[in-house]
Amino acid sequence: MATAPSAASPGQKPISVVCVGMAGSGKTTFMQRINSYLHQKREPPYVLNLDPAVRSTPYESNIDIRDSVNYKEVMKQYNLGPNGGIITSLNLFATKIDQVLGLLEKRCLPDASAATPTKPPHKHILLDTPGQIEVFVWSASGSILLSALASSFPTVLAYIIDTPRTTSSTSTFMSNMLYAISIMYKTKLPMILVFNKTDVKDPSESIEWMRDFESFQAALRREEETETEGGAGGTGYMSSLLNSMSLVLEEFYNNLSVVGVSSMTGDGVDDFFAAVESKRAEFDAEYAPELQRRRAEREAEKEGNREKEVERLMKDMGVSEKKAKGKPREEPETVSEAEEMSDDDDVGDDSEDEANTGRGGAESGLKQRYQQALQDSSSMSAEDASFAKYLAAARANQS
Ligand SMILES: Nc1nc2c(ncn2[C@@H]2O[C@H](COP(=O)(O)OP(=O)(O)OP(=O)(O)O)[C@@H](O)[C@H]2O)c(=O)[nH]1
Repeated sequence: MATAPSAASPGQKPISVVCVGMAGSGKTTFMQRINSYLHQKREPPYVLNLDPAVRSTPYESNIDIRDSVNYKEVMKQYNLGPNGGIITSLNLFATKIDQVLGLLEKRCLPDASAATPTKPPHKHILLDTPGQIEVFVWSASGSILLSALASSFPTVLAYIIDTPRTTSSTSTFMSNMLYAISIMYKTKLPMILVFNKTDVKDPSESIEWMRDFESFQAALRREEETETEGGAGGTGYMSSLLNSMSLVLEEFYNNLSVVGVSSMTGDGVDDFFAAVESKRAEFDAEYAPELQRRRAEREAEKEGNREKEVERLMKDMGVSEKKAKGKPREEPETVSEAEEMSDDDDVGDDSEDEANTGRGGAESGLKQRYQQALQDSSSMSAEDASFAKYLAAARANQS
């Protein structure tokens, strides 16, 4: 028997639940149900609506994409159709991701300045997404929003399935599973399959198809028989493809949590939150270290590039200096040229004395001057600061 969401432990981050699913699967109704469920438990969630095209939502959002982007105006201004309008609205919203994350962290994370660890003000962050699932999942802005969210909070996907439509045939069931698999591998986030509308159709047959491929193959055979009798089942290559897929997908099914829910009656919502908690543990154990590894890799790459750039800069300076020194001395043709050349020689000698002669000396002198200039500058930018850090590290390595 599943348990209701437990009280948040001090210092624990809230978990974000992103609802995705095909148009009409019941995402918005599901959002409304889980939102009111959490309110009843006195654990009000922080709610975000990322669907710019929705007319009205049956729940109140803390952050709503429609407050910052006018979907209709975007369509008109850029001469776009409905999907282009949604993508562009998401792109515009993604440009504000820093502010959104800042707000989320401020509102949802435990108070870091408190002497003793405090409970987070919200235990859940709920996100509703556009019905055009591909627009959200396969767009650059969708990826930016999801990965930014997952870098700050444990994040799980709730893939909402329209049970009455999915369980009617093996091919519809399989295409829905393939959709779910592609989203899971694209986002690399833990996923819960939510068989919605259980008040209309019991999902146990579909769940059985996932747990036992033989029952799926038996259903396939039954469909083949009805096809030969004039039914709508699959035959030929389609049938053998579905057969093979059921074997291949076993591994994928094993990684999923599956729950049946009725957003209308509220049945199964307890099970859903129990699954969310188990996915939180999975996120912490598997996804968070992977994210950390990817972030460290990116940082190391950036650091490598920065060092290479500075090295190149130093080399260029050294080379140009060498070139200038190695240039064959030309004979003056006029008196004024001779005067100029002797002046140049004087300057060169002075600067060489100053820099303590030799290429290494010139380089360290240059670094010292950079450093001095950076120290003198009262308003040092982040880039300056990182260059100063580089110089300090370079000096430490030299000594
Ligand atoms: N019987 C029943 N109907 C449901 C349930 N959940 C949603 N519906 C109905 O399914 C239809 C679609 O629900 P929505 O919540 O608008 O679906 P959506 O996925 O948000 O739709 P888009 O915004 O178009 O993507 C509505 O008529 C809902 O009343 C459920 O659990 N049981």
